[in-house]
Amino acid sequence: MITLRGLTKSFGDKPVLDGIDLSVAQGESLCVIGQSGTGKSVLLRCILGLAAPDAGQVLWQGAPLDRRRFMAQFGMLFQGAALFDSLTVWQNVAFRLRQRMDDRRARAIALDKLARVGLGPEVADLMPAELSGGMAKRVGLARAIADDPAVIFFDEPTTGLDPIRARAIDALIRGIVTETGATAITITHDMDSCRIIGDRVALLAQGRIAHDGPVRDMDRAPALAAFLGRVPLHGGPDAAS
Ligand SMILES: Nc1ncnc2c1ncn2[C@@H]1O[C@H](COP(=O)(O)OP(=O)(O)OP(=O)(O)O)[C@@H](O)[C@H]1O
Repeated sequence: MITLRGLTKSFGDKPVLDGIDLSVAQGESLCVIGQSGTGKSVLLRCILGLAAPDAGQVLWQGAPLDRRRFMAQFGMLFQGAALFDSLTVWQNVAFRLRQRMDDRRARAIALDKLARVGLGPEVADLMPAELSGGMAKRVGLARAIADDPAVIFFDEPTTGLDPIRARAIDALIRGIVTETGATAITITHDMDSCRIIGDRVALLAQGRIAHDGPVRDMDRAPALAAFLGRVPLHGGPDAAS
């Protein structure tokens, strides 16, 4: 379980996170949505320990998150996949594995994870520059799950993909999260993605969690309707129409 308590972060005099309380249960899949610039990446960086909050805490299984211990237990799919250009596909997937096992074993695990994301052994020795955007995302996903992580972060997993490839990545993520029982936190703008990947959706707006509820109820949530531009966020003449 990951719990955020009163997470607060400003840059200069600009508040970005204003007391975020949020928790994600073991095995739960949470999508965090919000308009551009609302602080989703800052929130993710605070959870990962890459940015220090001004106040508040990140708890992992009830205790303050120890970043060094946590590093070994989480996987991450970066926006744009962020593969290492000078490594082959299998070396990218096996990046962490190679630090603690020989290449023969690491490659075998990488091939297994590549198969899980729908890529055959013929891609293993390609370089990232030879991959399409969708293939690169799949390789990034294989790398995220290479170490069988307890928690997986997905940062804008469908950005830059056409709708067909985006839904394929969503389905893969949902399948992987369900079958591994991993806890998942996804940052996204894509509501269709939320419907497939998420159990729960949280909306970040003006530094706070403006909505937090099950994905199955998201079409009935006023704050989410406002996010989608169906009604103004703070009411107004059009709010009831
Ligand atoms: N290192 C930093 N220094 C100063 N301001 C920052 C820094 N990092 C983020 N910000 C500011 O914090 C705000 C939130 O940024 P963030 O990148 O978290 O938004 P976001 O919701 O992830 O946006 P997007 O959906 O476009 O990626 C922005 O106004 C940004 O300019």
